[in-house]
Amino acid sequence: MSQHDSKNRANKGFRALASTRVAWQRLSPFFRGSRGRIVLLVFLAVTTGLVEASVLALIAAMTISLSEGAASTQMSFGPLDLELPQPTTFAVAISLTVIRAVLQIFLARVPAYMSSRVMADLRIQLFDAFIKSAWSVKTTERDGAFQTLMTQSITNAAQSVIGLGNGVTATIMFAMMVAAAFMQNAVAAAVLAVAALVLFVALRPLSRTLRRHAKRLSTEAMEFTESVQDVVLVAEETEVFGATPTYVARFQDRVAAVRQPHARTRFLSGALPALYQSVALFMLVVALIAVSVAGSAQLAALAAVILMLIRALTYAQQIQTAVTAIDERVPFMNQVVDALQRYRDNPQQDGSEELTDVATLSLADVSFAYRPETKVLHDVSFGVSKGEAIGVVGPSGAGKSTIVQLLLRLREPSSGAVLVNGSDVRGIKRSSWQRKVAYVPQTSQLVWGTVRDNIRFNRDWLNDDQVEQAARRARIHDEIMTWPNGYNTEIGQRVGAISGGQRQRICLARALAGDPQVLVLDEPTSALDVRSEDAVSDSLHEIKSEVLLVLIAHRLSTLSMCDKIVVMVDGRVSAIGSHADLMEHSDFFREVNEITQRQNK
Ligand SMILES: Nc1ncnc2c1ncn2[C@@H]1O[C@H](COP(=O)(O)OP(=O)(O)OP(=O)(O)O)[C@@H](O)[C@H]1O
Repeated sequence: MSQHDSKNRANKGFRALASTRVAWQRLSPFFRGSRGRIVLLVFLAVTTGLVEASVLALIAAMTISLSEGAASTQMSFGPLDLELPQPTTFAVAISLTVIRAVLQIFLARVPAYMSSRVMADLRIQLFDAFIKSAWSVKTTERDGAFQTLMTQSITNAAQSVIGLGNGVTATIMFAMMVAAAFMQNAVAAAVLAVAALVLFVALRPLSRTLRRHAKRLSTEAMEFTESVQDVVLVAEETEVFGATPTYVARFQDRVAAVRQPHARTRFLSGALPALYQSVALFMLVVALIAVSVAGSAQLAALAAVILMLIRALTYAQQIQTAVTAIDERVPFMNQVVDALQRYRDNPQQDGSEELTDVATLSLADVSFAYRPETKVLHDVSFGVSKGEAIGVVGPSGAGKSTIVQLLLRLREPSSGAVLVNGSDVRGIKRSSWQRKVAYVPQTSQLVWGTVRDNIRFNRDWLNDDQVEQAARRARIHDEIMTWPNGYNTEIGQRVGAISGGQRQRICLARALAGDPQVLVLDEPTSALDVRSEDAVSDSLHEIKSEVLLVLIAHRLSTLSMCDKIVVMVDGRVSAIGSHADLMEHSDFFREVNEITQRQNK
């Protein structure tokens, strides 16, 4: 062998080792904490195999002795030669079958528990990884994709664990049966073992085809779930504009796209084990021919060997079924692993300092780009102190919401920094910052649950008094008390009983409930009638001295309480000052003011 050859072989070996490691790294999320169960499974399978082989040998020997009218059963099992009286033989056979039944129950139980643990574990891992991933990753996740991962993909992945458990059991049982048959008749067992292996390899291309169709199915199923999600999301618009033929046709295309890979996957996963079974019977006949060619065999041994080989073939078929079940689900497992990797590769950045009080908050020469080539903020600088309110105005697309995302630490500046008490906010512990900051978005999201749940929003440390106090400050308490169950009234995203204005005030109460020191409001009064707007403005005036307020506004009325206003144009600070200053220096501000005056006339 040349040096080059041996080097090549070493490389190949190394690559195989590396790829096994990669494969295991991909699979390990599915089996974390299941090692003990896998060992138990192997132990149970070996024991069951031994018991089953003994029962089969016993049945064969009993059949022969009964047909000969003998008072005892003679049997040889490898080096072991036994002669037992008939009643003892029956008792032993019955005991062994009972033991086998009990072992089989445990054998079925272990993969089921392993799979349910994997399912729960994966769901927790995926949820945790998603929650801890950067905002930029969360926002790029398509609607419905996370739901599909959590339900369909993880269920399939967990099913594949059952497939794996069954595969391991069947492989061990197959090996035990062949080994037992080997002791009885080496020729027949050898022929069968080799033939089963050859057949298994011969069917691999079909298995690979199955995996290809399964991959397409997993992708199409994901797209389908997303489009189903859309049907509900845009139900109102569809009702109003009418379901156009294009919309209906597109949905039908999605349904059709799932149908074909679904049919092919189901067909192949049914056909493969069935095909295996038919060819296996053929192989059994071949094994017997081999026995007859090899010479005479003892009758009892031959009967036992036939029974063992039939059982071995059943296990071989179960291996094929398990491999098919895993092949079919590999694409779903990959979806889960890819998502886990995507979330974990992009974690939220965190600082280490605790924050006690927020005295000042500022942006210092902040630039930001969503995509490397297009900056949307250019050297933005402004600041605000405790007890002050600052307004941010500007035309659509000027960068106001981007500023909010930077203040909330959802995104990080490309250059410059957001400073808290003069220090970079990135140095502060995220949880510490979150306790100090509250936010009311432009479109308020309610969650399924009671009014109280919506205001508390999973912050268990807030008691009922704090929830109620916040509702009072958001000027929604009196209305809540008129609802059928007060704070226990069930509300959710689609409950019609809640008006847009009420929803906005519930979200304001949610923001106020944690006693924030920084309050960021994105057009907080957009859905309110003039009376509610007045009431909320009064409330904000009340708390202004205790907090640091940042108000994003399209309407100048919202800005009446602001000490200074930043005018943003094209991602730059175009002017900054009081209302009076801006009337003098900012064209945009004057223009908006004139329009507002005209509208109010
Ligand atoms: N996720 C994103 N990916 C890429 N570009 C974005 C993203 N979000 C916003 N932009 C772009 O950044 C710029 C600033 O958007 P931003 O939402 O901050 O403006 P805005 O002043 O809040 O607008 P509006 O008043 O209409 O809400 C816009 O050109 C917008 O197209």
